[in-house]
Amino acid sequence: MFKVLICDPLSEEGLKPLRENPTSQVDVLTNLSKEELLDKVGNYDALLVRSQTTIDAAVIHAATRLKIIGRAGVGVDNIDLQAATEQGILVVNAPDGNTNSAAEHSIAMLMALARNIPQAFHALKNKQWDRKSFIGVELKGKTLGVIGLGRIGAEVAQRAKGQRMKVVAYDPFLTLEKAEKLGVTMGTVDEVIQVADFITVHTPLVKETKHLLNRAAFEKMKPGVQLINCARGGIIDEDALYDAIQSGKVAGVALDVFEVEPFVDHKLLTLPQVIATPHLGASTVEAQEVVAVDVCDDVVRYFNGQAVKNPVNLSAVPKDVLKKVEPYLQLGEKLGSFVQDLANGLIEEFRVVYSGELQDIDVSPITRNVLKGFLRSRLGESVNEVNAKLFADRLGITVIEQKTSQTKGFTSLITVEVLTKAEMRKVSGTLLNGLGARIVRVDEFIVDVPLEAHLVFIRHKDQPGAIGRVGMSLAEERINIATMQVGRAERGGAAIMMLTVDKHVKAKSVEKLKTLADIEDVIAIEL
Ligand SMILES: NC(=O)c1ccc[n+]([C@@H]2O[C@H](COP(=O)([O-])OP(=O)(O)OC[C@H]3O[C@@H](n4cnc5c(N)ncnc54)[C@H](O)[C@@H]3O)[C@@H](O)[C@H]2O)c1
Ligand SMILES: O=C(O)CC[C@@H](O)C(=O)O
Repeated sequence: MFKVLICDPLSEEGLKPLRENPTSQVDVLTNLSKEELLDKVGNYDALLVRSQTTIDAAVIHAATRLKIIGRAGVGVDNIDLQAATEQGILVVNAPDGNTNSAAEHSIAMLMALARNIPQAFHALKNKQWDRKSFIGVELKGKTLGVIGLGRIGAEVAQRAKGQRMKVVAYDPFLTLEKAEKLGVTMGTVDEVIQVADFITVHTPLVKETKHLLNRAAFEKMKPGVQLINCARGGIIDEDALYDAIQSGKVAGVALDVFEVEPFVDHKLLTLPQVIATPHLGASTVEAQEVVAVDVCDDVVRYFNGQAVKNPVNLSAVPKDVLKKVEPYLQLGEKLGSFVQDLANGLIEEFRVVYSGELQDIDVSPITRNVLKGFLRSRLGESVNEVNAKLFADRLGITVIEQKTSQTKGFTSLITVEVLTKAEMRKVSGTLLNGLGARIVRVDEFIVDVPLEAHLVFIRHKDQPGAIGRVGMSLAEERINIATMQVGRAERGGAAIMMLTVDKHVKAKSVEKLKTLADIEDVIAIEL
């Protein structure tokens, strides 16, 4: 049973995937104060929010059993992603569900702005039949500058072309191919704001976009320019905007989002040139249903052990690729755990080499699992696939993912190599048809060992009696050997034994084995 806390109002229809799931318990507690949230969040495995609730580091630290945060919408700027990732909490969002609604809202704002509709309506409500104060401008033939040509920006651009506007856009991450497909002229941010009669922003709020439209930018704009922000408060510098309106440089502004939300009083709303809505871009029946379904679906998938569709703090992997890598996830984790038990000393480099059928696909989920297995043995259960790479970075471990065509006769092969100051250790594993996961190589020795829970790895001299002495010693400890593999580099030289045993081999038994003649090293491995 997993417990889900829903902190912001979500569409009841959209909650069906969770409500109908027999293993989930859903508590809807909207309007919690920060203190109440801090107090309650520790009881939940999943947390669902829209944009109102701020999930900062304090909330994340209090969320001791939280595994997943679902953001029913696009922007995740109300979630401390760094803190979530560090704590191994997966964050998912619903990036597609409200695109159309937000684009329609942006166009509604553009038209309302051009024709002073809210101001005229307000005057009428105040019993003023005033026609001359509200003369607008046509959109046809005007230039719309779109900053951020992603999902919503692209939809807005298409619709603006329907209004017979010219569209110029700035998006440093857009491929020329996509821009051409959209039939939009691309330019630098300066080129766009210098020629635009209307400017609409559709970027996320990140370091690079914070106050992207600032005092310096306003100076470059055409006199009488009009602006729309249905993306995020803070992309436009509100103080600079206020002054630019007062000076007459900016003729009108439509805002759906603000630097601080919610608010009751805002100095921009004292200006007649400003029209606004209280963050309504995604507020349609349709969008709310889809975003709720999408995040709830991902939460259910997560607790069913399936890959989520919209991860934010993990790279997304297409479904067909995931199907291919899924069988290798556990093998990867066990190989990571195995090599950790082998390797001594400070880790310098961690290399995972893939071959065979894994050579041509995105294997990043497997690498994350290998790292998780490796670091868990060192750092404990708090390491998972979400934060493993972060922990590796912090420890100064260089993680290298490599592909090779050398399959050594296997359909697929994963080799984990760990380079420490003292040595290089490596282990290879594969999935054998019908036989499951096997270790097929340890250092330079070829073996064929099932990935059982309790393993013993022994380095010894290839001398008569060594194997017997090990068997006797373990028998004295009442440890039953299930399988044994031996291998040697050359007759009478270095050799290994790989044992699978029926119970954990304690440190004192390991020490006893080390005292036997011809035994050089003994490592008990728990997978
Ligand atoms: N008002 C609302 O209710 C509402 C609803 C939905 C989305 N949004 C917001 O709208 C924005 C856009 O959402 P989306 O779904 O289109 O996102 P998206 O990720 O599809 O598009 C964002 C685009 O911005 C571009 N971009 C990133 N950094 C940039 C920069 N420095 N300069 C210019 N472009 C840059 C990206 O390349 C991308 O193409 C987000 O901020 C989102 O939170 C608001
Ligand atoms: O929760 C909302 O209604 C706002 C959503 C919107 O800002 C988003 O980024 O998806």
